[in-house]
Amino acid sequence: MLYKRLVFELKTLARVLTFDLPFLFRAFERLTMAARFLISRYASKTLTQFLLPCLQHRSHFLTTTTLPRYSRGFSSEPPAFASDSRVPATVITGFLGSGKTTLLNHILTAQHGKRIAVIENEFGEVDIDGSLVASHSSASEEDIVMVNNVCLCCTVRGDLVKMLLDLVKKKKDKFDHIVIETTGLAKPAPVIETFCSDELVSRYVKLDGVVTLVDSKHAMKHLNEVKPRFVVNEAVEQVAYADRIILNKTDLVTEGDLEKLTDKIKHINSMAQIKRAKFGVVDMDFVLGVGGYDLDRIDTEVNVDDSHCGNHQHDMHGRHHKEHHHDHVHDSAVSSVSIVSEGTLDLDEVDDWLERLVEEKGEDLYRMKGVLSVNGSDQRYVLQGVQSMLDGCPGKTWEPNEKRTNKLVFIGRNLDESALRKGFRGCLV
Ligand SMILES: Nc1nc2c(ncn2[C@@H]2O[C@H](COP(=O)(O)OP(=O)(O)OP(=O)(O)O)[C@@H](O)[C@H]2O)c(=O)[nH]1
Repeated sequence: MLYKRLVFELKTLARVLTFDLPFLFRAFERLTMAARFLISRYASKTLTQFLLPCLQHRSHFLTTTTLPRYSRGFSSEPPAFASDSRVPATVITGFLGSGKTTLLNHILTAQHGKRIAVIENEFGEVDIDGSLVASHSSASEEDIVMVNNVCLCCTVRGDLVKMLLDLVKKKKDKFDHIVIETTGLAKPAPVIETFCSDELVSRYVKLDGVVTLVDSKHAMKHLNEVKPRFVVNEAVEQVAYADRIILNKTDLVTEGDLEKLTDKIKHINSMAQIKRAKFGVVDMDFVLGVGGYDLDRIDTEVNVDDSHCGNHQHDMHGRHHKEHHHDHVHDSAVSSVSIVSEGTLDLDEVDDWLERLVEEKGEDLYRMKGVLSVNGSDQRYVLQGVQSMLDGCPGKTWEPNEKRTNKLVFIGRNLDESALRKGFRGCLV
């Protein structure tokens, strides 16, 4: 009887752990999202609020080349093109054993003239990665700041905020760049949000980019792994949020393996630049000074790559001669949708569309970048977003004979490609 009771209790516990806990966690995340949304909508400047003054003075707007700046959900309006004196921070992510510490060592020993502060996110008592970094580094110990035993991936990011603020307040003149190494199982979203939505952090530190290490030998297995309901696949999330992806450990696989893996990764994230490497050896400008969240880089960053579309059908009906349509047949829930189309957009309609999109899909919309051709303006309009946060401003002027091509890339979960295309078309003049 006692044995049976024990088995029953254990089974119940297992069920709670495998189902109820993730569900409760997810429910809590949703509540947090809802609260954040309400705050961003009613307490900070929304997209509409930013655009309204301009729309109310529509005639003025149409006759000048001045477009409005907007920022939705970002705690303070990030500098657009003016000089930005905030300390850049690079987040290194990647699955367990993919080569994050190896890359970190490479960064610390390479000649780039930057003094790096390191935030380590190691669990456990022993500072293994910390000592590895220190023993290999040519940088003086003064330049390396180790912070350990902190869970960066947990939804309460108070510790990361505290660490970043301590660093900039107490040691600001000792370094020029911060590198944060997350654990292999960390979800990148909360770390990214810390930089965008925390008022104090975003005042002093700017996210330079998310660099994701991919273990060429084992990544395919992790990316294809089907998780229980409500449980995210960290490997997929790490690829989805990346600005730069390093296909590491290429010495352990064949060219064919690498091509298949590249195809898989580009399906998830068509926006990130990818480089192959052995032992994390890449050029420093591939990982530092990326400007992944700088609006003035959006134009060069949004290079929609068609090369991975090998055997995908391109649906060319309707505006086929102008709009490039990717009809992917992959089944992964996280993917990219790219829209490349000539034509002029009504900013008013874009405002409505994006506002609706963010409200409905904010949580599933991981990253978004865009360069738009807007009615009545000589300038590009550049946009970028993370989940429900959006940031946009006028960009470079179009050349007189330049094709005004709109480019938008969305990365997210369960994206409805045809709805996105329809929404975009609805904004065309
Ligand atoms: N063959 C091969 N081994 C590599 C390469 N890069 C890293 N390694 C090895 O892979 C192992 C894991 O590398 P780490 O840099 O510690 O990986 P990590 O992502 O920091 O690991 P965790 O912190 O445990 O998640 C180490 O033994 C490295 O020497 C590579 O390109 N090729």
